[in-house]
Amino acid sequence: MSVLDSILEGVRADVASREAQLPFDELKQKAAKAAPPRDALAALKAPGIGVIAEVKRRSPSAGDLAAIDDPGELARAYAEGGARAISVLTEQRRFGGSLADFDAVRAVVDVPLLRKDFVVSPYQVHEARLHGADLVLLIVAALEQNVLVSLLDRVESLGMTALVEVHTAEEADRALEAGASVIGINARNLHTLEVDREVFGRIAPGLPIEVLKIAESGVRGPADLMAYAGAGADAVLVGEGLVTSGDPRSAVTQLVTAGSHPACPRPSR
Ligand SMILES: O=C(O)c1ccccc1NCC(=O)[C@H](O)[C@H](O)COP(=O)(O)O
Repeated sequence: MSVLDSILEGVRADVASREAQLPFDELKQKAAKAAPPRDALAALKAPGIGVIAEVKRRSPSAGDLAAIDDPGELARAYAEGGARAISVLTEQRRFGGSLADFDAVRAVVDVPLLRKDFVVSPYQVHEARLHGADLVLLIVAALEQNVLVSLLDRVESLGMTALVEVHTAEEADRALEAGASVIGINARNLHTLEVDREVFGRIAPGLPIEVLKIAESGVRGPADLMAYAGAGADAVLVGEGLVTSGDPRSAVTQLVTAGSHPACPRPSR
């Protein structure tokens, strides 16, 4: 079984057990009363290369990354360092995340928040909204086309923004066909878990100019951000490089400074 398939198996089991606690209809009613989502698209389109900073405890590729005692405090450091948005991993089994982490972050920052999970069911989309998400990740490789289309529609119908993640040009075509306006190109191969930063430069030129392009994975410092910017990224999504830095506030600040430096290639929008 591939890493992705084994992650998805656990996610489906966990969603089923949460749904047994809070039925879908009740969840939808509760989520409809949540405060409206922030305009994540506008935040990501601000001048310069945006930084989406991730709360990431562990990963299949690297194992334990950081003991994050207070995800809210980490998120505050990210926001104060200038992150445009914050990504919170909520998958528990392989990434050690949770909706409790998401709540802790939502309680202290006002920037748009991405629910970073393996979303396969409408239940998770309404759950994201209930917990105050503004963006929801949809991974093309994890979804049949009809499911991708219907989840994307659902995310948008709830006023949130879908970050549609791709790993290949074929997946990028599927994302476009589904109507994605924000596409994340993930440099981490889901089969080998290896990071190949060149993937972004192979896929991004094939995307329409108006699509917002996010480079995901492999940013370890300003040089990587600049390289992604040169290949056409509007923003970068960074986890490991921040949580293992020892000083996340300063690490984010360095990336944000690089992304707004006159020498940094500008987004082509
Ligand atoms: O990080 C992993 O090992 C991983 C394995 C399998 C599926 C997804 C995985 N990561 C999710 C992500 O997309 C990254 O957390 C995100 O792009 C940040 O990457 P990085 O800055 O390299 O931590």
